[in-house]
Amino acid sequence: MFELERITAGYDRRHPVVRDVSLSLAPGESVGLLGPSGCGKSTLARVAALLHRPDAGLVRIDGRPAGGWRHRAPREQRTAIGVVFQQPRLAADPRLTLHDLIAEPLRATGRRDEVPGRVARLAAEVGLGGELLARRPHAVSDGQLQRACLARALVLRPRWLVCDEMTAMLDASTTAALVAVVEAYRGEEGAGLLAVGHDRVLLERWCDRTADWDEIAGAPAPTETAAPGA
Ligand SMILES: Nc1ncnc2c1ncn2[C@@H]1O[C@H](COP(=O)(O)OP(=O)(O)OP(=O)(O)O)[C@@H](O)[C@H]1O
Repeated sequence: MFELERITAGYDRRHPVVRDVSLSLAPGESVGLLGPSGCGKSTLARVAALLHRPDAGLVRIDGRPAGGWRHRAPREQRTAIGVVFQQPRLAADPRLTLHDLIAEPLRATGRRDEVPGRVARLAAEVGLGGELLARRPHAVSDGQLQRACLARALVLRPRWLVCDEMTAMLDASTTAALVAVVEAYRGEEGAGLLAVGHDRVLLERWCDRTADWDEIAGAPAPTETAAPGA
Protein backbone atom coordinates (compact mmCIF):
# COMPACT_ATOMS: atom_id res chain seq x y z
CA MET A 1 0.00 0.00 0.00
CA PHE A 2 0.97 3.63 -0.50
CA GLU A 3 -0.66 5.71 2.19
CA LEU A 4 -0.86 9.44 2.80
CA GLU A 5 -2.36 9.90 6.24
CA ARG A 6 -3.67 13.26 7.40
CA ILE A 7 -0.97 15.24 5.59
CA THR A 8 -0.63 18.92 6.37
CA ALA A 9 2.09 20.68 4.38
CA GLY A 10 3.11 23.96 2.81
CA TYR A 11 5.70 26.68 2.84
CA ASP A 12 4.72 28.52 5.99
CA ARG A 13 3.55 26.53 9.02
CA ARG A 14 0.97 29.16 9.87
CA HIS A 15 -0.70 28.87 6.46
CA PRO A 16 -0.44 25.31 5.15
CA VAL A 17 -1.61 24.80 1.56
CA VAL A 18 -2.32 21.09 2.11
CA ARG A 19 -4.54 20.56 5.11
CA ASP A 20 -5.32 17.18 6.63
CA VAL A 21 -5.30 15.21 3.35
CA SER A 22 -5.57 11.41 3.30
CA LEU A 23 -5.30 9.13 0.29
CA SER A 24 -4.33 5.47 -0.16
CA LEU A 25 -3.33 3.41 -3.17
CA ALA A 26 -3.43 -0.38 -3.29
CA PRO A 27 -0.54 -2.18 -5.00
CA GLY A 28 -0.96 -1.86 -8.75
CA GLU A 29 -3.83 0.60 -8.43
CA SER A 30 -3.97 3.85 -10.39
CA VAL A 31 -5.59 6.88 -8.82
CA GLY A 32 -6.16 10.22 -10.54
CA LEU A 33 -6.13 13.18 -8.16
CA LEU A 34 -8.17 16.10 -9.47
CA GLY A 35 -8.29 19.62 -8.13
CA PRO A 36 -8.32 23.25 -9.23
CA SER A 37 -5.14 25.19 -9.91
CA GLY A 38 -3.33 26.24 -6.76
CA CYS A 39 -5.18 23.92 -4.36
CA GLY A 40 -1.97 22.13 -3.34
CA LYS A 41 -1.81 19.08 -5.64
CA SER A 42 1.84 19.54 -6.57
CA THR A 43 2.77 20.13 -2.95
CA LEU A 44 1.06 16.86 -2.01
CA ALA A 45 2.76 15.08 -4.93
CA ARG A 46 6.14 16.29 -3.64
CA VAL A 47 5.29 15.00 -0.16
CA ALA A 48 4.29 11.65 -1.69
CA ALA A 49 7.61 11.51 -3.57
CA LEU A 50 9.46 12.18 -0.28
CA LEU A 51 10.72 15.51 -1.65
CA HIS A 52 8.88 17.82 0.76
CA ARG A 53 8.60 17.25 4.49
CA PRO A 54 5.02 17.67 5.70
CA ASP A 55 4.25 19.70 8.82
CA ALA A 56 2.05 16.87 10.08
CA GLY A 57 0.85 13.44 9.00
CA LEU A 58 2.44 10.27 7.78
CA VAL A 59 3.54 8.80 4.45
CA ARG A 60 3.62 5.01 4.61
CA ILE A 61 5.20 3.03 1.79
CA ASP A 62 4.54 -0.71 1.69
CA GLY A 63 3.71 -0.64 5.39
CA ARG A 64 6.73 1.40 6.54
CA PRO A 65 6.58 5.07 7.52
CA ALA A 66 8.82 7.36 5.46
CA GLY A 67 12.22 7.43 7.13
CA GLY A 68 13.22 10.91 5.91
CA TRP A 69 12.82 13.48 3.19
CA ARG A 70 14.86 14.43 0.11
CA HIS A 71 18.42 13.09 0.36
CA ARG A 72 17.75 11.88 3.91
CA ALA A 73 15.05 9.46 2.75
CA PRO A 74 16.31 5.88 2.96
CA ARG A 75 17.49 4.70 -0.44
CA GLU A 76 15.08 1.75 -0.62
CA GLN A 77 12.15 4.10 -0.06
CA ARG A 78 13.44 6.77 -2.45
CA THR A 79 13.99 4.24 -5.20
CA ALA A 80 10.57 2.64 -4.66
CA ILE A 81 8.99 5.83 -6.04
CA GLY A 82 9.40 7.22 -9.55
CA VAL A 83 8.31 10.79 -10.12
CA VAL A 84 7.59 12.88 -13.22
CA PHE A 85 6.84 16.58 -12.99
CA GLN A 86 4.94 18.98 -15.21
CA GLN A 87 7.90 21.01 -16.43
CA PRO A 88 10.75 18.85 -17.69
CA ARG A 89 13.10 21.86 -18.00
CA LEU A 90 12.97 22.43 -14.27
CA ALA A 91 13.45 18.73 -13.57
CA ALA A 92 16.34 17.98 -15.94
CA ASP A 93 20.01 18.86 -15.42
CA PRO A 94 20.82 20.97 -18.52
CA ARG A 95 24.41 19.68 -18.57
CA LEU A 96 23.47 16.05 -19.14
CA THR A 97 22.69 14.39 -22.45
CA LEU A 98 19.33 12.65 -22.54
CA HIS A 99 21.19 9.34 -22.32
CA ASP A 100 22.96 10.39 -19.13
CA LEU A 101 19.78 11.91 -17.73
CA ILE A 102 18.04 8.54 -18.04
CA ALA A 103 21.10 6.66 -16.73
CA GLU A 104 21.76 8.93 -13.75
CA PRO A 105 19.65 7.05 -11.13
CA LEU A 106 21.39 3.78 -12.07
CA ARG A 107 24.82 5.40 -11.70
CA ALA A 108 23.85 7.07 -8.43
CA THR A 109 22.81 3.72 -6.97
CA GLY A 110 25.89 1.78 -8.11
CA ARG A 111 24.18 -0.10 -10.94
CA ARG A 112 26.38 1.08 -13.82
CA ASP A 113 26.43 -2.34 -15.43
CA GLU A 114 22.70 -2.05 -16.12
CA VAL A 115 23.07 1.30 -17.95
CA PRO A 116 23.50 0.15 -21.57
CA GLY A 117 20.66 -2.37 -21.59
CA ARG A 118 18.20 -0.47 -19.48
CA VAL A 119 18.70 2.94 -21.19
CA ALA A 120 18.43 1.44 -24.68
CA ARG A 121 15.24 -0.38 -23.81
CA LEU A 122 13.55 2.57 -22.10
CA ALA A 123 14.63 5.01 -24.84
CA ALA A 124 12.96 2.75 -27.40
CA GLU A 125 9.83 2.45 -25.25
CA VAL A 126 9.43 6.20 -24.82
CA GLY A 127 10.20 6.81 -28.51
CA LEU A 128 13.60 8.51 -28.34
CA GLY A 129 15.74 7.57 -31.35
CA GLY A 130 19.50 7.05 -31.01
CA GLU A 131 20.63 10.48 -32.16
CA LEU A 132 18.33 12.31 -29.75
CA LEU A 133 19.94 10.56 -26.79
CA ALA A 134 23.22 12.38 -27.50
CA ARG A 135 21.59 15.82 -27.27
CA ARG A 136 21.28 18.02 -24.22
CA PRO A 137 17.95 19.47 -23.01
CA HIS A 138 18.36 22.82 -24.82
CA ALA A 139 18.45 20.98 -28.16
CA VAL A 140 15.24 18.98 -27.79
CA SER A 141 11.53 19.83 -27.55
CA ASP A 142 9.55 19.81 -24.31
CA GLY A 143 7.85 16.61 -25.41
CA GLN A 144 11.16 14.88 -26.15
CA LEU A 145 12.58 16.02 -22.81
CA GLN A 146 9.49 14.80 -20.98
CA ARG A 147 9.93 11.40 -22.67
CA ALA A 148 13.45 11.28 -21.23
CA CYS A 149 12.17 12.34 -17.78
CA LEU A 150 9.62 9.52 -17.86
CA ALA A 151 12.31 7.02 -18.85
CA ARG A 152 14.44 8.27 -15.95
CA ALA A 153 11.51 7.82 -13.55
CA LEU A 154 11.13 4.20 -14.66
CA VAL A 155 14.80 3.25 -14.84
CA LEU A 156 15.03 1.82 -11.30
CA ARG A 157 11.74 -0.10 -11.72
CA PRO A 158 9.81 1.74 -8.99
CA ARG A 159 6.81 0.07 -7.37
CA TRP A 160 5.03 3.43 -7.17
CA LEU A 161 4.79 6.24 -9.70
CA VAL A 162 3.84 9.85 -9.04
CA CYS A 163 3.00 11.79 -12.21
CA ASP A 164 2.36 15.44 -11.43
CA GLU A 165 0.64 16.99 -14.46
CA MET A 166 3.02 14.93 -16.59
CA THR A 167 1.25 15.75 -19.84
CA ALA A 168 -0.04 19.27 -19.14
CA MET A 169 2.41 20.89 -21.58
CA LEU A 170 2.11 18.27 -24.31
CA ASP A 171 -0.01 17.74 -27.42
CA ALA A 172 -2.59 14.98 -27.68
CA SER A 173 -0.41 12.46 -29.48
CA THR A 174 2.54 12.86 -27.07
CA THR A 175 0.12 12.65 -24.15
CA ALA A 176 -1.30 9.39 -25.51
CA ALA A 177 2.20 8.02 -26.10
CA LEU A 178 3.42 8.79 -22.57
CA VAL A 179 0.26 7.43 -20.93
CA ALA A 180 0.73 4.24 -22.99
CA VAL A 181 4.33 3.92 -21.75
CA VAL A 182 3.21 4.29 -18.13
CA GLU A 183 0.46 1.72 -18.61
CA ALA A 184 2.79 -0.76 -20.34
CA TYR A 185 5.24 -0.38 -17.45
CA ARG A 186 2.50 -0.88 -14.87
CA GLY A 187 1.26 -3.93 -16.72
CA GLU A 188 4.74 -5.42 -16.61
CA GLU A 189 5.80 -4.46 -13.09
CA GLY A 190 2.46 -4.14 -11.28
CA ALA A 191 3.31 -0.63 -10.10
CA GLY A 192 0.78 1.70 -8.49
CA LEU A 193 0.22 5.19 -9.90
CA LEU A 194 -0.79 8.54 -8.44
CA ALA A 195 -1.56 10.81 -11.40
CA VAL A 196 -2.16 14.41 -10.39
CA GLY A 197 -3.91 16.84 -12.70
CA HIS A 198 -6.92 18.91 -13.57
CA ASP A 199 -7.93 17.17 -16.80
CA ARG A 200 -10.89 15.09 -15.64
CA VAL A 201 -11.46 13.46 -19.03
CA LEU A 202 -7.85 12.27 -19.22
CA LEU A 203 -7.62 11.04 -15.62
CA GLU A 204 -10.99 9.26 -15.72
CA ARG A 205 -9.93 7.47 -18.89
CA TRP A 206 -6.44 6.70 -17.60
CA CYS A 207 -6.96 5.67 -13.98
CA ASP A 208 -8.85 2.96 -12.07
CA ARG A 209 -10.50 5.68 -10.00
CA THR A 210 -10.30 9.40 -9.41
CA ALA A 211 -10.38 11.39 -6.19
CA ASP A 212 -11.41 15.03 -5.96
CA TRP A 213 -9.36 17.33 -3.76
CA ASP A 214 -12.47 18.34 -1.81
CA GLU A 215 -13.12 14.69 -0.88
CA ILE A 216 -9.66 14.01 0.51
CA ALA A 217 -8.84 17.36 2.15
CA GLY A 218 -9.89 18.48 5.60
CA ALA A 219 -12.05 21.51 6.18
CA PRO A 220 -10.38 24.85 5.41
CA ALA A 221 -9.16 26.83 8.38
CA PRO A 222 -11.29 29.73 9.56
CA THR A 223 -10.20 32.95 7.92
CA GLU A 224 -7.75 34.98 9.91
CA THR A 225 -9.99 37.97 10.08
CA ALA A 226 -12.92 36.07 11.58
CA ALA A 227 -13.46 37.02 15.19
CA PRO A 228 -13.39 34.14 17.69
CA GLY A 229 -16.83 32.60 17.87
CA ALA A 230 -17.98 34.53 14.79
N1 LIG B 1 7.94 27.07 -3.11
C1 LIG B 1 6.82 27.70 -2.72
N2 LIG B 1 6.87 28.68 -1.80
C2 LIG B 1 5.74 29.31 -1.39
N3 LIG B 1 4.50 29.02 -1.85
C3 LIG B 1 4.41 28.04 -2.76
C4 LIG B 1 5.54 27.33 -3.24
N4 LIG B 1 5.11 26.41 -4.14
C5 LIG B 1 3.78 26.55 -4.21
N5 LIG B 1 3.34 27.52 -3.40
C6 LIG B 1 1.94 27.95 -3.18
O1 LIG B 1 1.22 26.86 -2.64
C7 LIG B 1 -0.09 26.79 -3.20
C8 LIG B 1 -0.32 25.42 -3.81
O2 LIG B 1 0.59 25.23 -4.90
P1 LIG B 1 0.67 23.86 -5.70
O3 LIG B 1 1.68 24.04 -6.78
O4 LIG B 1 0.83 22.75 -4.75
O5 LIG B 1 -0.81 23.79 -6.33
P2 LIG B 1 -1.40 22.93 -7.52
O6 LIG B 1 -2.73 22.46 -7.08
O7 LIG B 1 -0.43 21.90 -7.94
O8 LIG B 1 -1.56 24.00 -8.67
P3 LIG B 1 -1.44 23.87 -10.29
O9 LIG B 1 -2.55 22.94 -10.71
O10 LIG B 1 -1.64 25.29 -10.74
O11 LIG B 1 -0.06 23.32 -10.57
C9 LIG B 1 -0.20 27.93 -4.21
O12 LIG B 1 -0.87 29.00 -3.58
C10 LIG B 1 1.25 28.30 -4.49
O13 LIG B 1 1.37 29.66 -4.78
